[in-house]
Amino acid sequence: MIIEAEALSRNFTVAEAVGGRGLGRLRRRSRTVHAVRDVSFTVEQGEAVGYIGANGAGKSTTIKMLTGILVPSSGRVTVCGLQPVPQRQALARKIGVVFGQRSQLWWDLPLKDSFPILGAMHRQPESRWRPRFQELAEQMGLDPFLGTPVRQLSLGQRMRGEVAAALLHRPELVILDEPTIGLDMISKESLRRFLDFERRENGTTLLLTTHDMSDVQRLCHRILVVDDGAIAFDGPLTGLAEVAEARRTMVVDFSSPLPVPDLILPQGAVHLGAESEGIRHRIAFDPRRLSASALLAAVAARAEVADLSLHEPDIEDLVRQLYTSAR
Ligand SMILES: Nc1ncnc2c1ncn2[C@@H]1O[C@H](COP(=O)(O)OP(=O)(O)OP(=O)(O)O)[C@@H](O)[C@H]1O
Repeated sequence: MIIEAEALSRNFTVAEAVGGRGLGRLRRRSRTVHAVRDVSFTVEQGEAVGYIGANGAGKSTTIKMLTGILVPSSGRVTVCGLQPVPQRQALARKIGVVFGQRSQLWWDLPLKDSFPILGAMHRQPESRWRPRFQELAEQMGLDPFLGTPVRQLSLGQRMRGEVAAALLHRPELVILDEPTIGLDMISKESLRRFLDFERRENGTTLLLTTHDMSDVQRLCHRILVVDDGAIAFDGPLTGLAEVAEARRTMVVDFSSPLPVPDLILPQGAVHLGAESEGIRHRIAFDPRRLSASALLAAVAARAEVADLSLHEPDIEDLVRQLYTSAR
């Protein structure tokens, strides 16, 4: 077993100002935030698990406890057979961590110069880390920018570097916090392809938090949904993809207002609403029954289209819908 969490909880005590009447009457009182409550789950070697929940649901707090940065208030956790807090250094040699918002690379150095430092930090001889670095550089296409200082890399290039850095020591488990945030579609896809390859090829276990539906569909076989600190759903992805597919939205802006009754939609499309006095229309459609181009052709036949955009459903909405209907 790679992760075993049992009744894991973490509280924070926060100070709040309590408004009193008159000058100098401001009092402070403390309040307890139950960031993670009684969370139990296990993850087996080679699994790819999506850890999903709204902002503030407790994902980062859980990750910090798994990686030994935060001490649990109660409960037990082992990661790769180790206790994260007391055995944090030993654990660092078995896991890799990628935070979409933070960097573990040396900002002012050319990208390639971070790797010997990381190799030394993991106490690996060059004969061990160098071939792995070359393999990762090739698989992730790092060569064109290995000589560029990290601060000058594009976000997509830097994230490829971050993932290579996290995988240099061949960790058993990689924890990724929003790995594709802010990336363009092509960079997202190449990162997903690489992570999936790494899991299949080396049996590396993946645990990732994300707000991106496509990350989950592309990479994960199982999702853990956290809601207000507690696990609300733990299960396979079955059903989620179908719900997601059925809920794609096309937003169409016409050159001049179009009354709703004039917009005759083909089968598989549902009118969700009109805004700006009939200029903007929101239409839900199921791409398995009706292609985006067929829908656009039908809509454009009614009036001149000035602009359009396609939207994927919000992952939290989907998941909430899925687990409330499962209850
Ligand atoms: N150091 C801290 N002190 C006080 N409260 C905290 C602290 N860290 C987190 N919290 C609170 O715990 C709750 C869970 O926060 P956490 O960062 O784990 O959520 P999250 O699911 O990772 O959210 P996001 O998706 O926004 O990153 C929130 O209410 C947050 O305000």
